[in-house]
Amino acid sequence: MLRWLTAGESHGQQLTAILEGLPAGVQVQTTDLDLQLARRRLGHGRGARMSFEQDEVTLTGGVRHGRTQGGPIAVQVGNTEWPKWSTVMAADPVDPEVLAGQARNAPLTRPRPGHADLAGMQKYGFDDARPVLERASARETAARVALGAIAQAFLRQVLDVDVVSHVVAIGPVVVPDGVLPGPHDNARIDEDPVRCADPATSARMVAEIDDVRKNGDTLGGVVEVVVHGLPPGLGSHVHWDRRLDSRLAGALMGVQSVKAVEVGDGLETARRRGSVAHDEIELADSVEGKASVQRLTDRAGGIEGGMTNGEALRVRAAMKPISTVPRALATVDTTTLEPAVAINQRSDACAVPRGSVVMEAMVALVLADAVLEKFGGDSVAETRRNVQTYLDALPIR
Ligand SMILES: Cc1cc2nc3c(=O)[nH]c(=O)nc-3n(C[C@H](O)[C@H](O)[C@H](O)COP(=O)(O)O)c2cc1C
Ligand SMILES: C=C(O[C@@H]1CC(C(=O)O)=C[C@@H](OP(=O)(O)O)[C@H]1O)C(=O)O
Repeated sequence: MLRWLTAGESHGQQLTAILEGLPAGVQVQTTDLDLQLARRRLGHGRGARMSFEQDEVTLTGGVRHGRTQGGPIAVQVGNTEWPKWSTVMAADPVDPEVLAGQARNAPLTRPRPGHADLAGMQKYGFDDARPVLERASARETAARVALGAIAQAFLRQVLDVDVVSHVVAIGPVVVPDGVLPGPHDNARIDEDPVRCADPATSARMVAEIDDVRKNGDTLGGVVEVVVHGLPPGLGSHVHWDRRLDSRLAGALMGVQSVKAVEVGDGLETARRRGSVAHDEIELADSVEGKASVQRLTDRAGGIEGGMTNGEALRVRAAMKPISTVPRALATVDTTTLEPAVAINQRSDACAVPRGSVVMEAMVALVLADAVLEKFGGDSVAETRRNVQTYLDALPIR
């Protein structure tokens, strides 16, 4: 079983992440994490902070000379914003007079509709939204992406699978049906300003973002994660919490701003008749002397009965528009109890392109967990052997 945890605030000293349960021998180094974190900072519509902040990554446990050792893996992602916040976000008590002189410490009492501010203040008994927004902030996703990079290395090394993502909708602009990235397509898609695999749609998405920016507004959208090369049989039909679709949905829904998750054709499938909703099965060319089957379509997104079926895995996550809307929304000042306009600091106008990198990380972590559950192993070599034994024993490939 793979477990992961993150800690740290948006303007705190650093984010901390721990990944426990990965076998020994996974080849991974700091540059692998740097690469994924750099991808998370890109995309048309990103806020100012993304252009000047660097993610300072350090592997502080569980990895030696570029290989995991079998123990918990610890990662630090330093916030380069920290020097500006070291008093306001200090862990230890600060002289009230010093704090009073810090403009950044002024209580935030105009909660943003759509952000965690008001519900968090009520729940935790704060009269200032600062402690809520510091942890609700999607800054935390940097820690998950760092762990996702390690999970991706594991998946590549045991199964040669590659986790790819692309943006399929920004606001009302949607890619045409049938746009599907192939294995190893991330490098190409990263070149696109909105991580869209279809250039004509991408240009319209960029224009849509420019338009909302001009009008002091924000946008959401939909991303799709595609995984090629998974064997059949990850996850299980036998219990709700063993279903891979349930685990993927929980993980994606756990990303800030995600309001819906679809597996395969998802909602569209619900509108179809059964005769055109499923993926018919046919015999294919034999593989290594064994009978082999393939599906004519992949409407199910590679999951049937909560298990991978050997086709490409496809899951989508819908992100709501950013709630820090420059054309600020109506709220109530929690101190004066007067009508007010919501807090409106710098913010992303559209975080969907960089959100797609976060979704890849979540999918990779869930899949790495499912691979370990099915195949086990205390070293990569052992997991690989177990995978091969399983594949060799399958009566139909
Ligand atoms: C990658 C990413 C970047 C985000 N950037 C911002 C942002 O700059 N401003 C903002 O108000 N919300 C941003 N959000 C969304 C908020 O974090 C989120 O709406 C908030 O935590 C409340 O959670 P909820 O939307 O799931 O209800 C971002 C989300 C993601 C995934
Ligand atoms: C810092 C990140 O994203 C932040 C997520 C975020 C939010 O409310 O979720 C609000 C913004 O923070 P700030 O107000 O400090 O600019 C984003 O920049 C990041 O992704 O690394």
